[in-house]
Amino acid sequence: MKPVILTDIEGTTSSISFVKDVLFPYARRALPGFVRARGNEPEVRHWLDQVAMENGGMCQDAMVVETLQGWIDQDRKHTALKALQGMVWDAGYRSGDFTAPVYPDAVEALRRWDEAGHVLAVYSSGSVPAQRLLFGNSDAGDLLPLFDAFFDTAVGHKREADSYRGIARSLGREPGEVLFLSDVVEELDAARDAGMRTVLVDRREDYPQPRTGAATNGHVRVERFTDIDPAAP
Ligand SMILES: CSCCC(=O)C(=O)COP(=O)(O)O
Ligand SMILES: [Mg+2]
Repeated sequence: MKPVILTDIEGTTSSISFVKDVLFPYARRALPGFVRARGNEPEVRHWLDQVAMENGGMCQDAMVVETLQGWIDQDRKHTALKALQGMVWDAGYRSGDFTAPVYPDAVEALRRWDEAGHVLAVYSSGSVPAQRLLFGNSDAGDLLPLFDAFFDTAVGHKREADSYRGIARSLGREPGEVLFLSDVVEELDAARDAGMRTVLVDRREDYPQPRTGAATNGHVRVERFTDIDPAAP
């Protein structure tokens, strides 16, 4: 059976600057209005209450919004923040405020692997709805049909081996039948600990200082998807 290809998004299929300079500032700006307009909807209130509880039971939405904006500035990968960001970005994509850049080499390779019969899946800290929005509104068109499965931090955090074991189980595969692509060595370490094969995607646009030698921690390193051979041992 052909290996499953499991990919990260930020720094891997898409640029870090799109996430940091477009998506995060958009969410930061839109959050206060979003919470005022939709804060009483159960799926929004659920996450706002979770943030409030984790911060000593703060009661005003304005304080929750400030906390969330602080987390955006710190790039916290908190599940509540990621869920709310996904809902805010939905409006941005719908209104055509932005489309999502996906690196052309990633689009080319993903299309080729899909045609060759590989199962393609995504694992990102961004919520599954946010992942679907990004690939559904890419600047290369709707890439959603290429993917068979999406995973976010509901399966666990990306630096924990158990998350990757859970993903392999959900896919009905042994971890050794999954190839994980990411720009973050610690994520690759966790996937390798779980038994997955790994590739470090080390893009010059995102990482001007190449990570070579010991910095790769033994992971296969490429600068673009078109250099990845899923069949290589
Ligand atoms: C999925 S869209 C926004 C990306 C995001 O919020 C994020 O935290 C990306 O993290 P990744 O795990 O893809 O590096
Ligand atoms: Mg990443």
